[in-house]
Amino acid sequence: MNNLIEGYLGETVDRKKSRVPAKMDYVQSATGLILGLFMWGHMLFVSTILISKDFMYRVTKFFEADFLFDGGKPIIVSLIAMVIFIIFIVHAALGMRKLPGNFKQYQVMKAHAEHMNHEDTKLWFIQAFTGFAMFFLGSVHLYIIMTHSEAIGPYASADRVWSEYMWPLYILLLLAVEFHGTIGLYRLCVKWGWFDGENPKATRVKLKKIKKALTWFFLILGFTTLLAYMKIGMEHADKVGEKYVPTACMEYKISVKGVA
Ligand code: HEM
Ligand code: HEM
Repeated sequence: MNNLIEGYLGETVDRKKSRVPAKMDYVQSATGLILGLFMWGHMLFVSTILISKDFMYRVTKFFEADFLFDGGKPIIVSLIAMVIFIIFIVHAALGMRKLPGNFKQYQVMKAHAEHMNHEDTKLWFIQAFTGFAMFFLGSVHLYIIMTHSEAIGPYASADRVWSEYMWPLYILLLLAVEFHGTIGLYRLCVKWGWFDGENPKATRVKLKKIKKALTWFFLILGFTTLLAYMKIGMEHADKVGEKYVPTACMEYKISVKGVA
């Protein structure tokens, strides 16, 4: 009965309002934090290709737990991707509440932002736009990785990027996720007052500088990494599907079996 009354009047008979919106905000922040931190690790893992193909291969096998199972089990990566996908969907579903639902709402928000002329309000617009873009871009990537986790490696990833035309999607996804993630983490610090200290205003200025530095760092790292995969993919275009053989195994094959 209370639900019915609150549904129509916006408050219960004892004039209390639901706590669900506050809980939703909390879950949105928590899922945003997990995704934001996950992405830092993700970008570092993917960029190991810049060190060498062998190193990227070793890291991939590590995530497949080859220290426990001979040759590794890609299903482990599928499961991790599935968990991340679920967190992504929960976060996106909660994020939808904040997006303007019709032109009137958009107009009001835009007028408000222009009138305030406050940088953080403008940042919010970037977050809403990049979040919307990721509905499509992020879902495509996560689904492919989840269902093709055996095809991660120096050649398999490069073939996907170049010969399977993922590079245009990665350019857009990289821009969206880097802006969205760093702005999101900055907003989290401000919203929950994590590093406020004695002087929250001065902290905010510092946080903004850190945000800017992190955005540049991950964008440069991300685009350099993408170029590396594109180059390997181009050179490997006539051998799509061939699996990478790490140098140590190749040397063993040549010396013992006399084959390359
Ligand atoms: C379809 C995908 C996504 C949508 C629609 C979306 C939407 C949103 C929206 C609208 C906000 C603002 C919430 C607010 O102002 O209170 C937000 C916050 C945030 N997002 Fe996303 N997001 C998505 C994916 C991601 C991804 C992949 C990451 C990881 C980098 C991420 C990290 C964050 C963080 C850290 C916050 C701050 C949380 C907060 O303010 O409570 N989001 N997201
Ligand atoms: C467990 C989940 C994930 C796994 C295992 C994973 C794995 C990978 C791998 C192996 C690549 C290299 C290219 C390829 O093989 O196609 C890649 C690239 C990329 N991923 Fe993910 N990914 C995951 C989640 C995400 C999420 C949630 C996002 C953002 C919403 C994301 C954004 C990107 C971007 C932008 C690139 C291009 C990277 C660059 O150019 O530096 N990934 N990912």
